[in-house]
Amino acid sequence: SCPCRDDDGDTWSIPWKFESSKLEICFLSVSGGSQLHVSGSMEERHTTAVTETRLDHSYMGGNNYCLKPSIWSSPDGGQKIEIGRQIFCNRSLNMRNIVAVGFDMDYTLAQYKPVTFESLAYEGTIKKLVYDLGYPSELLDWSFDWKYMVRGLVLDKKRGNILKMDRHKYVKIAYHGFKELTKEEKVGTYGYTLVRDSFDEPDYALIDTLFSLAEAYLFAQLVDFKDKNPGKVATGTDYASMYKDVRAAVDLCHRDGTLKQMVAKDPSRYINEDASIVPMLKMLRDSGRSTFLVTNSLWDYTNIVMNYLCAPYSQCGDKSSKSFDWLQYFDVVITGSAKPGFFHEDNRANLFEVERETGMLMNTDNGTPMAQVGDIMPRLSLKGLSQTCRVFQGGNVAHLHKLLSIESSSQVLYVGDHIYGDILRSKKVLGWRTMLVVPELEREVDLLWEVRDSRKQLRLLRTERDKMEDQIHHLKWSLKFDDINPEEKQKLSVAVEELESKQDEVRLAHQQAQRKIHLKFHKVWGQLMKTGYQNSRFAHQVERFACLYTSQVSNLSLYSPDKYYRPSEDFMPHELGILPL
Ligand SMILES: Nc1nc2c(ncn2[C@@H]2O[C@H](COP(=O)(O)O)[C@@H](O)[C@H]2O)c(=O)[nH]1
Ligand SMILES: [Mg+2]
Repeated sequence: SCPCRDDDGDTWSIPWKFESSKLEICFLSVSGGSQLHVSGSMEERHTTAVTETRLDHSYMGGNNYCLKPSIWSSPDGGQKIEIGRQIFCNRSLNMRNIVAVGFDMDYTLAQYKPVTFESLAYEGTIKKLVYDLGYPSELLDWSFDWKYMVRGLVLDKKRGNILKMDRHKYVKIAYHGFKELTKEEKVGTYGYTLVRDSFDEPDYALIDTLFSLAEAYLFAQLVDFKDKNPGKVATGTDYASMYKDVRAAVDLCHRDGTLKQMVAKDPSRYINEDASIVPMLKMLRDSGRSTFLVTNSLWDYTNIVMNYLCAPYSQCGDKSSKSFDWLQYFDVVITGSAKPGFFHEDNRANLFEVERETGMLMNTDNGTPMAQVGDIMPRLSLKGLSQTCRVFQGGNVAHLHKLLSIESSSQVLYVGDHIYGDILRSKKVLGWRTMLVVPELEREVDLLWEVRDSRKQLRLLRTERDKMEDQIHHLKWSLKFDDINPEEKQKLSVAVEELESKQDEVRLAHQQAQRKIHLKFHKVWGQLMKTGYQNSRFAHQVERFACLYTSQVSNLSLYSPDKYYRPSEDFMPHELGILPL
């Protein structure tokens, strides 16, 4: 079945499942798992990477391997934090109550560069569509605009539409492929229904991770292609089946090495460096917190990515590609976790211990090493492992709680990028505290700052427009029902006409100002967190499920590990006119 989840997270199945018998996967099978083979030393892979970093940290120190970013605990730390790197709070969270801080890896600790990584996914998907699924070869000439799609959009699989909704699930922007729906088409399709559509799986797909941007773009391209070239698409292929093919092809790219082999060969091409990750982990650990990693990636890939992120900042010197030094920053690492299923305590998934060198999986008795039949001692003895981080695959949250000796789930803070896979279930079902990483936020707040005067202007125009509307209604009412003489009637009619023409001017000015602001953020979809005056559906989910949210995981390094995060005051509409903001 398809990923199935509703807005409240009540119906679910494991993400990335897909229905297709057409695509098969071919693994290099070693020790029961797929292994990545990488050539080149870590040293080679790191020498050029620093220049490509997108971070604006002020580095202290000399060479690439000894970068010391300014974090909260450094002598010059604890300074004012620029808005794009602040941590925002929806629900108060006192870090003193947190005993373990967990991290997701992909798009959380490892920020992929969309221009290279998403293009890789896009190109790999196209090849599978053409060579494996029989799509026309002209798709190979298509190109990808990685800035076009944004998170929070919803794909209407049957109709071939891409939608942006507000927090009440009203469709505010709708495109068919790349063609904008007129207001009438939009209202006709999504406005008048007897039963409100839930806009969830299976008829809709949510673009809720940065991994999905390429598939959303490709879907729009295919919709356009089918409309313009009906003869070139196999008979019986409708929009929904094209979506299914794209999903299956993307899914395979993640599983068959199309993406991971390339990233493994040259991580610096695909992943941003972040010199603050190691100091942040160290600071959390020095403060007495346990740290853990729970990722859906498997061990071989996790080790490559984490080595890339941590090795240059660990110790100056040895940088072997098989180094496991980064494990010193974690108490437990769980790979292949199959989130969000991992968060269901009733999920009976086995917990395997991973032998680091070979990637071999070993049975455990709920985390306790087990001797194989014929052996006296377990292959990995508890004694030898007690000092270091243990690596597992699978299992569920109950195993993790046991391994970390967690007494209450509210003592855990988990940082992730996927509102469904990482945040919603862990928060809603378990009661873990959550922090969502939203890299788009950095640009969004910068632009908000830029347009702050225009927004004030917009609000004034809106108030003026509404006032005029009320006046017109009142005058019209008087004209219709009040007992007035013809002379007064004439006067009122003139006043109405004047007001209506002024109202048109204000309405136009308001529309233009709104459009200008919208375009500043994104030429098609506008501001990520808003649709007009309302919060977007994405913003609504962030507000409901993420206790904290921020642009980068390492922003945690800019705050005290004992910080008491407090939310800003809530305002209801009735308070806004009374309380000065
Ligand atoms: N099989 C699929 N795997 C996918 C897809 N999209 C992403 N992914 C993989 O999931 C993990 C995410 O790891 P995490 O650290 O964020 O938990 C990573 O390995 C991705 O490659 C998909 O559509 N299908
Ligand atoms: Mg992730």
